[in-house]
Amino acid sequence: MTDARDPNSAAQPQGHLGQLDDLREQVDQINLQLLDLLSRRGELVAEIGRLKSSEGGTKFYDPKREEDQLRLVRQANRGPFTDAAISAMFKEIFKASLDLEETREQRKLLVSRKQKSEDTVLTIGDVRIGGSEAPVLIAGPCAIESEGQMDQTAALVKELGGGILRGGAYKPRTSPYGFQGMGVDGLQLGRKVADRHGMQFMTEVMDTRDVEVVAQYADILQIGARNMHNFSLLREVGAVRRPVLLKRGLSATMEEWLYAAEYILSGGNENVIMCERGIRTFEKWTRNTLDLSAVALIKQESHLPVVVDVTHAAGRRDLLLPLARAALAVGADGIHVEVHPQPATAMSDNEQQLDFEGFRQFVAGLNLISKQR
Ligand SMILES: O=C(O)C(=O)C[C@]1(C(=O)O)C=C[C@@H](O)C=C1
Repeated sequence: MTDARDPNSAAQPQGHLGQLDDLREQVDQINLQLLDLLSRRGELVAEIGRLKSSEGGTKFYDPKREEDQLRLVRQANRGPFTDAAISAMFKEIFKASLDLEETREQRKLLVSRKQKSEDTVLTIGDVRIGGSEAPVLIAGPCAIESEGQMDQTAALVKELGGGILRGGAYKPRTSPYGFQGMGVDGLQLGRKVADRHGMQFMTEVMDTRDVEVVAQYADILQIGARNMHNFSLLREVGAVRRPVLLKRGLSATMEEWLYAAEYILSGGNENVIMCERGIRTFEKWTRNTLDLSAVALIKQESHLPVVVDVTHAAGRRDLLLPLARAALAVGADGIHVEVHPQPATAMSDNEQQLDFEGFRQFVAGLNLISKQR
């Protein structure tokens, strides 16, 4: 409140205002100097990032280096800011600098959204997967065992809205004495049955020497979890033009998984579907732990479609439906599930495949898929 009778009362705020303007002017100048310094620092950090990636590194975060720098600035700190306040400001600077280094690196990756912002939508025969397309259902037995088994399964999967029939002809088994798959005979069977029912056929390829023959019979080549780090195989499927479903490795980080996909894209094959299938954790009540955050995060980081293999994620039938629902809720572009006419007598994975009744209930519970397709 000003008092008109007091000669100072009107002048005083004006004097303060003048002082305030002056101080703010100085602060503005310092802001510009700080900005200039921050920009120069950013350029140096970007150079550090370039050096690190030219040496083949992908890890830019260096906590020890950050701690060393914090120690130096705390020692030099004369106030008025507390050491804690100064540390917090510098930590923000490190964080932004790290983003700068990582963004630069990721911008180079073909799998990255920073490279291609719109969703990749794959067209495989009459099936479309990714983007705003309805979620797809990929289903079939673990291993191809006979024409009858494949035919009955295909008929049911198709009836319930699934467009992709899966079935293994080459099986990666823990024991070398376990059933290893029917090989080329299995591939021929899978192709024949898929054609009979107007479906796409997906099967696993485990060996670089088999890529050509598998690509001859299958519409989608699957790279299994155990082979996600098989870089020769990734390069080989990068050289064919068939879509590839790339499962996440048992203990692979999301970054490693994306780099595995990058191997395929960099070979010229852009048709990659990422498949989360659970990762190995300390938990014993499920076979693996389904990492739903990976589904959401990979879709954020990458333009590629992501599907979820609920069968291997849980390793138990009672969890298939809730996990599949959760996967769709976080944005999965499809569900992969194993179904067999007589799971109890299946040549592999008999603990976790659904029987026909179970599969009907599963699809009915999912609802979404048959409704939206
Ligand atoms: O010196 C490095 O190695 C950097 O990457 C730069 C920098 C920084 O901003 O100072 C950035 C991130 C790291 O965690 C550590 C330090």
